[in-house]
Amino acid sequence: MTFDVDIGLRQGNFTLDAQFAAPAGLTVVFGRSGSGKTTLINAVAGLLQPDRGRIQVNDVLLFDAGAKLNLATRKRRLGYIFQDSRLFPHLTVRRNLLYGRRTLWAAEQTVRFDDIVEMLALGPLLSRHPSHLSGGERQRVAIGRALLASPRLVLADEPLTSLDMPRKLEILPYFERIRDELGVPILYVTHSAAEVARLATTVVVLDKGRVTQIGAPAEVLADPNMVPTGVRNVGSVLQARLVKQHADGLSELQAGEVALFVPRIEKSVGTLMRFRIAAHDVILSNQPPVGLSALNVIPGEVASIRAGEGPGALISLTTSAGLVVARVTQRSAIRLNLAVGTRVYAIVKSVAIAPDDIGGGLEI
Ligand SMILES: Nc1ncnc2c1ncn2[C@@H]1O[C@H](COP(=O)(O)OP(=O)(O)OP(=O)(O)O)[C@@H](O)[C@H]1O
Repeated sequence: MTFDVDIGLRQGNFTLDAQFAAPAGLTVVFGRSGSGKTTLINAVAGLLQPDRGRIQVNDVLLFDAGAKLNLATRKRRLGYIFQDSRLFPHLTVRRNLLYGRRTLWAAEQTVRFDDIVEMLALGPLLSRHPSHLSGGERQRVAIGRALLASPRLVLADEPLTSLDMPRKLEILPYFERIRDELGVPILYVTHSAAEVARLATTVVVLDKGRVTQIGAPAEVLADPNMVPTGVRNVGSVLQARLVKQHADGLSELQAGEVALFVPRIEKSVGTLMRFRIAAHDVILSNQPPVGLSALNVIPGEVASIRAGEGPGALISLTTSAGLVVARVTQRSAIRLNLAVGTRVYAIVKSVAIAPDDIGGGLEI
């Protein structure tokens, strides 16, 4: 396993007692505010010392209470990306980027300056000062600085939270590239289901200082018992290939045997995509719909029905596109005569699939 974490840490009235193992890739720590995400990431960074346990990343032991081992933060070779970019205001972008490298021996520099500048499109910014950058550009520089430290591990603590939606959309693809191209393990803290769906290889759900679930994003986000941020964030994560760009501004995706139409995605035909459909954006019909404006109809079979505490119910469907989850009222479920095995049609408006829900690459 890439991550092997089993630690206990008391902080005032709060106790973190977290245990998880995760494979290579981008591991998201997903939890509500106050669940202990920052405490966990700070313990991995060596900024907080656990009372018990051990932390291992790949073959490097960072902390082992039993062996009295606690590697100093600067020796952990971390790239830390914070919510705010924390650039040095008096240094140019170039010097901010080079800052992370200053303590490295040449042999330790596994990442090339020019490659990172190219990957994050930083070339035109190099001679500017942070005060002359947009929030998104500043965060891109902060990501570059973290990567240029040739880290063994990247830690990202809600790196998109302080950005508005256009800026988030600008940064998300860079995290996908880092995940897919650099091969550095990433521990990424968020409370956003959209970021989980787009970025996670593995999701670790944290609730009140404890790990309640570990799984793939499709599995975690489809289950109301696993999603810590509430039923509104329950949904499905599907995989599809971009097959056609249409002249009217829609992109056509092929998911299993289903053709789906979404607002234009600026990627080349053939690209493998991952996208999320929120359960409350799905309508169910027990007949093939006619005379509807919605473009996306996914035929399937009811796999499970879970009634909520209120009037709602979550209906999971197996479809050729994957597991699709719909949130409907219990009244509708009764009116449609839904039971396990019933054939139904899931209907999704194209515009319900928001741009931040659509990501590139990665098997789910
Ligand atoms: N220095 C401290 N002393 C006492 N309690 C603390 C300290 N720092 C954090 N806490 C408490 O520990 C708990 C977990 O905090 P933490 O910042 O890890 O949560 P989080 O999941 O990152 O939240 P958020 O998403 O709001 O940043 C909270 O209840 C917080 O009040």
